[in-house]
Amino acid sequence: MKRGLLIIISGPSGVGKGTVRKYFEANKDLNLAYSTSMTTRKPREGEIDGKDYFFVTREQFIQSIQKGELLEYAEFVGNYYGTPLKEVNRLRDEGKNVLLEIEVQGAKQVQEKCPDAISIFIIPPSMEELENRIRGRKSEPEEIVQQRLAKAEKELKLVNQYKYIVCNDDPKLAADLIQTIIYRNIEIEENK
Ligand SMILES: Nc1nc2c(ncn2[C@@H]2O[C@H](COP(=O)(O)OP(=O)(O)O)[C@@H](O)[C@H]2O)c(=O)[nH]1
Ligand SMILES: Nc1ncnc2c1ncn2[C@@H]1O[C@H](COP(=O)(O)OP(=O)(O)O)[C@@H](O)[C@H]1O
Repeated sequence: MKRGLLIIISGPSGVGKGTVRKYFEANKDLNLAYSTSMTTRKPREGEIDGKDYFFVTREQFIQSIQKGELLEYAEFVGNYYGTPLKEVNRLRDEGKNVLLEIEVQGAKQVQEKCPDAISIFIIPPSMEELENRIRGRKSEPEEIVQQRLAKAEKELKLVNQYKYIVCNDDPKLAADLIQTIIYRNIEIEENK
């Protein structure tokens, strides 16, 4: 069996990564598996441990780093986020195309370790719209919103690090574009 693809989806906080993913992740033809990350961030209302994230303490996270259990990790606005390596390998070995939804520093580490990874960056139609979306979600206090917006300005300068850039104006259109990118890469891999 062919090993599954590794697909990185990045983009600033609030751009709509999770929203867009919901439109395509159930598409069986894409044979996707979402990699659940580990984080020290506190759960938001409705988030489920083990599904949205593995919520851990700083000590537990640092232990995972030291034991070499993470494919990549980064600190983002005061919290650690990282990708458990074992699960990614297990899923890819099963032939699943594994989806990582990670920020730019982590994406860079994955690109260095796995040059075949397919990298997609989602951009907002404008900074005003990004601000509206982060605020509209009402998931963070004002101070954190400000920090995430400042971070977004820096992250948006790194679009050249990615192979594909998708604007999330209409979420269904953005999802269709991402599906097309994945389909084409599956086809390329099959013909290798
Ligand atoms: N490097 C890295 N970044 C991650 C990981 N999981 C999530 N992130 C990113 O961390 C940032 C903050 O995530 P979160 O607090 O859930 O906010 P949200 O993405 O705006 O909903 C986002 O850019 C995520 O894509 C991970 O495992 N590694
Ligand atoms: N294309 C879009 N147009 C308008 N609002 C959107 C769009 N995509 C996402 N949103 C909204 O923006 C907010 C942030 O989206 P979310 O998926 O949580 O972003 P991310 O996962 O990138 O942090 C949510 O309230 C979501 O409903």
